[in-house]
Amino acid sequence: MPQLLRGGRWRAVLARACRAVLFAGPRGASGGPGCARDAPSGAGELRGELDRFGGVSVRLARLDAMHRLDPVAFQRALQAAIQKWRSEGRVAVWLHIPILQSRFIAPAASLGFCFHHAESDSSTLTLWLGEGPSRLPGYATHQVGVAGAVFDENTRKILVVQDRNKLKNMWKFPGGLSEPGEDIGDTAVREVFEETGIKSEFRSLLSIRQQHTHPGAFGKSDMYIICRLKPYSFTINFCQRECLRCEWMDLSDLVKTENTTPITSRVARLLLYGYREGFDKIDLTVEELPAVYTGLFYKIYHKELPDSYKTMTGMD
Ligand SMILES: NC(=O)C1=CN([C@@H]2O[C@H](COP(=O)(O)OP(=O)(O)OC[C@H]3O[C@@H](n4cnc5c(N)ncnc54)[C@H](O)[C@@H]3O)[C@@H](O)[C@H]2O)C=CC1
Ligand SMILES: [Mg+2]
Repeated sequence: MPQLLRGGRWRAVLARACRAVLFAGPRGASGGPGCARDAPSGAGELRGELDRFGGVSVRLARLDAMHRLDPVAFQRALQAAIQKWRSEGRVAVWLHIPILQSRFIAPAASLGFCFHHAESDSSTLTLWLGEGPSRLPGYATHQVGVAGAVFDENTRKILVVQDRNKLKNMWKFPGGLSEPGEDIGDTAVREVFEETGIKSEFRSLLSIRQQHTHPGAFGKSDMYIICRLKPYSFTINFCQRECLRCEWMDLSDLVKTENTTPITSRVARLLLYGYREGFDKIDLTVEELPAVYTGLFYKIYHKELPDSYKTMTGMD
């Protein structure tokens, strides 16, 4: 096991916001507040940060000289660390491995670690140390697709496309997958523009479909959200790569046609109802509210709530 950090240097490293380090230090060394306070027992030891649930997080990207460590030495250090964490009553270990250090995945797996998730440049593995079955939360369960039902109230026309690369050519609303950190309405507006060339603005959320083991969701579930959008450009310039056809169709024709998907047909009927009886009957509108975490905000979607109810203090 390489001697990576010595004497005062390792104390300085620990002081640096309790970063995880692979180190060999004097017996009795401990991390600062928030660190796993473990006394080293061997030549080298893996250190991690303690989380508020009593788990330990080890980030290999923050450790010095990992490129010099071979998988056998890593496995030995990890095994010793697990023993220590168990004796200290830690409930879980989170191991973050950069993609270029993937040679450490197999040794970790041989000690019981499983994949929790992977991003483009790293993977995260976990090991449950607590009593009984693991209580660690899983990772993403759904992908989110968003479509725009772009309805022009003046002409009663609705924007529809037929996908290329589909076995059946059926009319549907333009849409696609949401990007990380993107608001639902922004996805709808972006996808409509990319696929059809039509500019529009978000009005409301109309429906949510949840489908499990969706064929296009890599074994995950699919959440498909349809928004009502208002167009402010009308000349179609559709994406030839994704769409076969694109047109403004009479809403009543879309309601009647058999050449469409059940969800498109249902939402066309919902739109017709809203157009005739008032969109407030079908719209879930959006509002931004402050999160309990300082400085953060979120979007909430629900039926319109009268202002008097937004400000009322009791049941008066
Ligand atoms: N019932 C309906 O009316 C339909 C609903 N949806 C929903 O729409 C959402 C997804 O929308 P999309 O238009 O499919 O996404 P999207 O608009 O983000 O486009 C997906 C793009 O990725 C490409 N692609 C997909 N898989 C690929 C692969 N394995 N290799 C190479 N290229 C690949 C496609 O050719 C397409 O260009 C989902 O939520 C889905 O449930 C999709 C189709 C019909
Ligand atoms: Mg699409």
